[in-house]
Amino acid sequence: MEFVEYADREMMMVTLADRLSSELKSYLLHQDHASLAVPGGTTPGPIFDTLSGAALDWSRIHVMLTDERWVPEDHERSNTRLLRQRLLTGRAEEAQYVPLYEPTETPEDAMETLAARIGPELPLSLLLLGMGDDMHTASLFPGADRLDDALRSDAPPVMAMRGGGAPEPRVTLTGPVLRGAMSTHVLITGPSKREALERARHLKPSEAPVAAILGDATVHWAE
Ligand SMILES: O=C(O)[C@H](O)[C@@H](O)[C@H](O)[C@H](O)COP(=O)(O)O
Repeated sequence: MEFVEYADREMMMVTLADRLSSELKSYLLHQDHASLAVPGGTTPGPIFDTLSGAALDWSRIHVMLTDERWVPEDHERSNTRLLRQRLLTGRAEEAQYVPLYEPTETPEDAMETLAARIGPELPLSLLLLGMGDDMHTASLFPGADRLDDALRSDAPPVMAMRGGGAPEPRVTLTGPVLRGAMSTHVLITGPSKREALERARHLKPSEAPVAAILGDATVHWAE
């Protein structure tokens, strides 16, 4: 794991957005398209604001979420809504969006469709993840109903996930997909997430799911 500490959040957001943008650019020099997976939640908005204006061939970039809350796209807790407002806009409007949501009653009803969509995007070219104080990443929550299955090396690419403190049913990319990304960055802010990260480094993924992906990740932190 590499740990990068920034003087402040604003500096971190701009610097990391630039880094993601140059990784995408290099990737596209040698590949037809790049797959970019990003988290929802409250932290990454400012990165999306900068990244969406990057001078990239967005038509060759496939964008998807690392996890989604099972709520309609216009719901205030929808990660898709956040992406449409802050990332898939400006220059990035040209990107191909790969939705991790279908308007079915339960996520289980859509699993086959979502897996068929995500399969061709693997391995992910670039993965950005968030983390919660409870050491969850994507929607791999400690104590969630299918956590152990989702961490197995033979897990399907996408799984429904419930419990472990998540207020609504979720769908998440699984352990092998996250671990298989060509490049992984984790974005965290504040003292409690830094402490949680330190704790996670000494725990098993079944207790601290973020531990499953830390090995090859670069963690970016600002107070
Ligand atoms: O839908 C989600 O909630 C996310 O994708 C999730 O994995 C997020 O990255 C962490 O919960 C951190 O969330 P915050 O950035 O809001 O602290």
